[in-house]
Amino acid sequence: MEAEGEGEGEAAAAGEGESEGGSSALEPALAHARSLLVIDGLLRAAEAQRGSGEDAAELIEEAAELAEHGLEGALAGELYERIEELEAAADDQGFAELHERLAAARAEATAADRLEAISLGLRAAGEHYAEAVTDGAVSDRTEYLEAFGIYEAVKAEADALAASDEAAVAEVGAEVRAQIEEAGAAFGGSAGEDITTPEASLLHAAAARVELSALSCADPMVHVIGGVLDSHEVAALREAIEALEFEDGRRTAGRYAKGVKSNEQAADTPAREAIFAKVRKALSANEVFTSVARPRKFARMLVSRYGPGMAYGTHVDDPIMKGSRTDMSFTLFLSETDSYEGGGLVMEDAIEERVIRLEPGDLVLYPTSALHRVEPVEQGTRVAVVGWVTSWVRSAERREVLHDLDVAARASSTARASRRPSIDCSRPRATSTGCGLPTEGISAAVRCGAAAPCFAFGDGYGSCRSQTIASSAAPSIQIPITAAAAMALRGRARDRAASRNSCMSGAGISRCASMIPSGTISRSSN
Ligand SMILES: O=C(O)CCC(=O)C(=O)O
Ligand SMILES: [Fe+2]
Repeated sequence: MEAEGEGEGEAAAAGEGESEGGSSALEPALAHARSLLVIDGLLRAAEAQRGSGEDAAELIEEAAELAEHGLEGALAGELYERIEELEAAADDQGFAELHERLAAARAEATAADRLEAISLGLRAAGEHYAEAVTDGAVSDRTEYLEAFGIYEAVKAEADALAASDEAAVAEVGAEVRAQIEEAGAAFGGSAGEDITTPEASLLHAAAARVELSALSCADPMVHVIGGVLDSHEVAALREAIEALEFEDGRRTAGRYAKGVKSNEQAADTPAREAIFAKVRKALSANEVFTSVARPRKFARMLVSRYGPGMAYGTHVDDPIMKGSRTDMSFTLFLSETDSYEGGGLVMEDAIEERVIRLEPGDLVLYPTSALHRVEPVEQGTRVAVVGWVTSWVRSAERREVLHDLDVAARASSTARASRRPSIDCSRPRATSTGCGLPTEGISAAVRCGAAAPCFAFGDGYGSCRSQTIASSAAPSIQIPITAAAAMALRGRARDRAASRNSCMSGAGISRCASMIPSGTISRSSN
């Protein structure tokens, strides 16, 4: 990072404890949403089996087990019992009631999770299908019914999204429904007669298309980072802030933002600068923050305070502040969440709003171009440090991929650590990539672990298959990322970029348009 007089080193590192980017465990909310779909699918399969006069006990038992182990909260027990009862019941009424219950539970998830769960459901259907069909014909009827049942559940869920009251959700739902319909050629009747195209790939292709729809315009990449400051640091900052002088926040707001901004900000004093220095230091030492933001410098920071009735309406932050480009914005929450009401930071995107209200010491980091607002504070006082980062890496997509690589590399380097020489890299060192990339973008991304080997990532990593850290003090080390992993991540970045572009120019334009609530946007210069 550029010198800020704070002694921040160059150390930056992988995001410990973060699961995004990895393919392993799903977020609990998403795993729950997927289980709801698969349970519904298994029940539909059981229903079809029973409908043809066969015993469906095995499929019902499978659904009950998934309810017990794959769902969160009280729903797990409730559904387990209700599904077990189905086994004994002779009529089909219980199935209909359960479909309804499952649909209601699914509707509680966010639209983004519902779309992602549909994609995962299609993948699960594809896997069953591959087991079920050999040489173009059904060879395992139970597997076939499972694929068919999950496919039907996924269709019902897409129908539900398409019928949403929210126009943007309904639009994506209809698009997804059409994509799912195309995979219908994989199915015939319940015994698999009349299949037009016996290909599991139809289901996987639909899954991929749904995933892309879910990504379109719908993901300002928001990172929540817990525990940036511990409770003692928070207490010290709060005390220091109490002694500051505050003035009308509109003072620093640009022409348009003045109209929607209502808060107070600490006046520029040495005491405020001392607070910023502490925040800079903590953020520069935070591995997740540096991996996500690749900070080159802090363009601006503010201490903001919202009392009752104060708010900040929908806006995007200024792309340039004090002469520096702003790539990422952050809010470091400092007030106890039960000490004020309202005051959530709301991130807006095409299909939903996320309200972010964090514990003191936690931070949210988001692209400066994202639409956001601060809800009115109804009671109490909300105090936060907000700031803007100029990143070494200008492109949000590339930053995201680099962070993914950090996460992947961390996992892989931990696994390989025992097979590699351990190197003392406790001091920042000169780096180069050995593949013609500028060192500037790299130096901020050097990571040194105690047991793990050093490695570096560059903004232009796409042009080389592996990278090398060369330094006079240590031997060269290959970056522990396989070409295949890098290709996959690159593909993901391309998909993201492509879906954004098509969204801006093509079919999804109305969805993009719906991102922009008419008449309420302002450009803020803070
Ligand atoms: O206080 C926050 O969480 C964000 C404030 C904000 O949007 C701004 O100052 O531009
Ligand atoms: Fe803002």
